Amino acid sequence: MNDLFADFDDGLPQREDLAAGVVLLRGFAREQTASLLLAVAQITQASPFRQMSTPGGYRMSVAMSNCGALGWIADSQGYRYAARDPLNNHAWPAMPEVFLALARSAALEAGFADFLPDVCLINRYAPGTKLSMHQDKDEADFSAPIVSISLGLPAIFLLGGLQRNHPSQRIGLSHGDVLVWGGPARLRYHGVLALKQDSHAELGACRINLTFRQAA
Ligand SMILES: O=C(O)CCC(=O)C(=O)O
Ligand SMILES: [Fe+2]
Repeated sequence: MNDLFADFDDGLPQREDLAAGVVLLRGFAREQTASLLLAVAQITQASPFRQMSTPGGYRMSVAMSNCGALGWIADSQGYRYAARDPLNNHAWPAMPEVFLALARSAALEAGFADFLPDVCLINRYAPGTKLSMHQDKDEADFSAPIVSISLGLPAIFLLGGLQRNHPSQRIGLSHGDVLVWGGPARLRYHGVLALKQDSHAELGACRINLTFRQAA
């Protein structure tokens, strides 16, 4: 049967196939948002949010932390994955079971079996903060998808093409939505428009995004 007629929730189909290899699972994380946010608070006690600097010396407006065996970092040396948090030289906090289980089930629901993420990048956006168009290409191979969970304030996600100058599609992402892209879409450019000034009931003037990847 057509997916449009399956899994209705609040009148919206839960699964939307947006493009080849791109699936939006609306509200997929809705039941777990409180557990996810509690885990984020614990992780960021050990490895606090920080604004990293790009190799070009520009300070990113998005504040970041990580959990898992590896963490994504940016500094004057470039962009890469590291096993230790450069702020304290400790291993990144372990990936909580609730993160892993949700990321794996979202990937499976989107058609990607056997997803085993070794990193979760945690991004924090304030109103006015944006993420410029980029590709996720610091991973060792691109066969695994990317699973991205949105929490807090809504945002407009820009889904571009495989080349920077291709036009992009706008996708509204809200609290509890999960976006998965992989396969032919794995290297599509993407970004996030500047957040509107607003306040979310659970998170206040803030959006948190969890990006799961298989990096090693
Ligand atoms: O915040 C988002 O929705 C996207 C995050 C992202 O693209 C990244 O962390 O590489
Ligand atoms: Fe990205």
